[in-house]
Amino acid sequence: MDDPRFLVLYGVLAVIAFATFRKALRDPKARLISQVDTIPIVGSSGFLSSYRNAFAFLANASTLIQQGYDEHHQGVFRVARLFRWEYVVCGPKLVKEVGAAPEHILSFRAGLQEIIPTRLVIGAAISDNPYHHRTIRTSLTRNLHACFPDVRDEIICAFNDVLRVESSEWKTLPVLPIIMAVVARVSNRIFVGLPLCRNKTYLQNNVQFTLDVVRSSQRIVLFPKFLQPFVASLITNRNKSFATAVKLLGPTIEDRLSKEREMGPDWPGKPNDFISWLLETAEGEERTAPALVLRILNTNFAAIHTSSMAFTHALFDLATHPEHLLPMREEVECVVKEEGWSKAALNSMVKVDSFLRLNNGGASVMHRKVVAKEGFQFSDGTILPHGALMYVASRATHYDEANFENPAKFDGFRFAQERQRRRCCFTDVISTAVDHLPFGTGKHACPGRFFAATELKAMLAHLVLNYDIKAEVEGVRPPDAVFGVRITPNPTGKVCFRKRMD
Ligand code: HEM
Repeated sequence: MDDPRFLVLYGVLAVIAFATFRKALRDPKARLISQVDTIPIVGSSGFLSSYRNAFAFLANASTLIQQGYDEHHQGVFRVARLFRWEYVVCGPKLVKEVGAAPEHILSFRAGLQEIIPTRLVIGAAISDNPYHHRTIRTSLTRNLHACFPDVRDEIICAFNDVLRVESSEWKTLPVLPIIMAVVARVSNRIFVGLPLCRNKTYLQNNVQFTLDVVRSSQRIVLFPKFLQPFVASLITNRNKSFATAVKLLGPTIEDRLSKEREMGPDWPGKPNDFISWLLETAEGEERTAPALVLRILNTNFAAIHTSSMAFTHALFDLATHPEHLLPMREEVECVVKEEGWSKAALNSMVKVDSFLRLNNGGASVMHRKVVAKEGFQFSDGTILPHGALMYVASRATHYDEANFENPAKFDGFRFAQERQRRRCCFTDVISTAVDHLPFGTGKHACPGRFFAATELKAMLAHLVLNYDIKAEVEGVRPPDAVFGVRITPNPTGKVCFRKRMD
């Protein structure tokens, strides 16, 4: 054993084993498809350095993806992760192809499992039968006009309760927890109605569940697939959150089910809320209180996380660029004077709309897994193998000079000005164009975006009308929190509020 030749031999064997292991981990199927080798690698491709790169990706994904976008802005490149390559898609033509691909070729559901393992952190029923997406797309969206007075009422009460700003004194408050509390409350006014939407334990449980899903997903996906169920069983609080939700929401749903059994589906006095809309579409074993509670818990996750992140980004932007406040206040005053508070009136608030645009800070969007056995071929000839995970470089697209003039300069009203210039063919906050990707584009573009836009625009309009807002330190925006492709607003960042002074 002391013979140095053995050391060399073991060294060589270790290197071969590692190389084989690496190939098996990163390219289980790609070995058969030599075309993958022609897809450019961004970042290190070296033997050990690619692993260093995979760790560094957790902190610098955005920079690496931006570098890839600059080099291949109309194509596909790949980045090394610990157990696989990931493929990043750039440019309008290819992004459109991702958005248009059917589920049996590029799977949204399988792609989602790679970033949020829904089966483990929420429940298999949700990923196997996502019928509630239809309820969100149709009933929730159709009822936005009718439900707007409730949304508005809840926004007023919720901000009064969480801000507790009554005087001309500035009050410095942490933004993200406040906004999560408001979004949870306003969303639940439509999901489950009064009085539950104001129950502190119920709301706290939904917020905690949301945070838990995001945090535990981030950790679980770092492990190989076979270990993920075990890791999930150690770190998620799913069962506790579910039990609390069943305790608090279960009786309301039982009551609805029993009224429906007694008086039929259109019983007099039936509330116009998400529970009723779900009951119109739920079938078989989904028509039980626990199954419906899980749907609503999951819808809370979909709504609270994304909307709170987007609005917190917007509030940090507003506090850092307070010159946007007065023009928005004037706009809201003018619109409300002419049209009152309504969903339609929000359409006339173009500055408010513009200010909320592009507030999806993530580096990537539209995660898809190739599920077609033969792989997926783009029109430029690039072939991704079966099992490959791909996504679109959203942040780089939003900062592309070809799409937006002077993109690095913060201009909250750039889209309002464009709207005025073009008069027609303008896009607004809910647009799902290939160069405007906060909600994705194509077949799986977010079905909750109409609700989200209504809620967030009404919230921003309310704040600028009633409060003065400034940064804790003038001109300083709390730094974003970065974890891989996720870029979320600073969780402890603060902003100062006071009652409007003029
Ligand atoms: C600002 C807030 C929001 C943002 C930025 C956002 C963003 C997104 C994105 C990027 C996707 C994936 C698109 C794709 O992969 O092609 C998505 C999907 C989805 N979102 Fe949202 N979302 C928001 C609010 C909401 C709300 C409020 C709800 C529910 C009420 C919701 C429910 C969903 C659902 C169910 C899907 C899956 C769609 C499908 O399977 O086809 N989202 N969202």
